[in-house]
Amino acid sequence: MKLQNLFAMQEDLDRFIQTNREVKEDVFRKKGLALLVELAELANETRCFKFWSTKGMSERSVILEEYVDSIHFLLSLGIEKGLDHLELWPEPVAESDLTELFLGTFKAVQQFLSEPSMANYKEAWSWYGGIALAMEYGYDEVLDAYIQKNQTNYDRQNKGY
Ligand SMILES: O=c1ccn([C@H]2C[C@H](O)[C@@H](COP(=O)(O)OP(=O)(O)OP(=O)(O)O)O2)c(=O)[nH]1
Repeated sequence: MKLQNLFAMQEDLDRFIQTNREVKEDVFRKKGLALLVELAELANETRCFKFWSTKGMSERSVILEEYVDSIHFLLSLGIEKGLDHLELWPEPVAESDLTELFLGTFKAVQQFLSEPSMANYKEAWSWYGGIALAMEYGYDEVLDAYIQKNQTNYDRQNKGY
């Protein structure tokens, strides 16, 4: 999937939020923590690791919204480090077990945060692609959900969230 439109939308949203909230500091590390928190929320909604429980996954739409919250922060972190020329979503990792996917994604995000290179950035995207594949989310579905949440984020700012 082409990422250029997503980067452009994210850049506009980030600029709007930072102007609106009068952000002056470097928020790379805060966005990094935000991504890890979103990833944990996503894992929690899938309940993939809850071997002690019989309750199933949350609704597909709920999980997809958590997923695109992560995509917002992943894009945003790339923009912060001037890596927004990444054109295509890198190949997803070949792993189908959600628990392994989440553990691998946490590690890849942490590696990117300690060394924000393009190679590490691509690796994080590949792990996120693996999660989408395992969840059977198509790129169009991810794109639509991203656009919808992007608009919600503007609405929230405008409402003084
Ligand atoms: O610089 C920023 C800051 C935030 N966001 C977006 C990403 C995500 O889509 C949303 C934050 O996540 P969420 O909607 O879960 O916000 P929250 O404050 O954690 O929500 P809640 O209080 O409902 O848990 O804001 C950006 O895109 N850029």
